[in-house]
Amino acid sequence: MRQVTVAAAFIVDGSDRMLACRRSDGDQAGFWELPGGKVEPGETPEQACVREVREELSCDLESLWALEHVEHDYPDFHLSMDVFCARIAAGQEPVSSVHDELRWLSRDELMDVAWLPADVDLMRNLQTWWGAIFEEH
Ligand SMILES: Nc1nc2c([nH]c(=O)n2[C@H]2C[C@H](O)[C@@H](COP(=O)(O)OP(=O)(O)OP(=O)(O)O)O2)c(=O)[nH]1
Repeated sequence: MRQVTVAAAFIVDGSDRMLACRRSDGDQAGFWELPGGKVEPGETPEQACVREVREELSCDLESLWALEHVEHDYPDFHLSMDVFCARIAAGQEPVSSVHDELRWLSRDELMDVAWLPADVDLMRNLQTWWGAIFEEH
């Protein structure tokens, strides 16, 4: 099966919320995801995460740390995804060029959006660890 290696960002703010992004086109339009994309040859997952967020949201990430790793079988490919926790650089605001909606979600709101299939268990786990994630940051 085709392998797709992705790096994505769990972006947090100072009010214990995270940034969810709704895909605007392709097969997975309407589903919510973490900003990110495919890791290119010669790039580390962390570098890919920073590059993709810059491309998609026109902002820089700071204080990245490795949060989770996801393996998921889609019908037509296998996804391996590294998820980094990060903040947006001071003074910057995300504006997406590839999503049709962005939402900052609190712990209680986390499962209110339709996450991509690979993200559902991840989000349930992160909801459980919420306090620790925000403390660590
Ligand atoms: N960015 C991102 N992709 C995810 C998540 N969950 C999930 O299943 N995926 C899947 C959706 C896509 O099939 C794949 C990422 O591909 P993509 O299309 O966003 O990557 P890319 O920006 O490099 O796209 P392209 O240049 O190939 O068009 O990973 C997630 O939370 N964030």
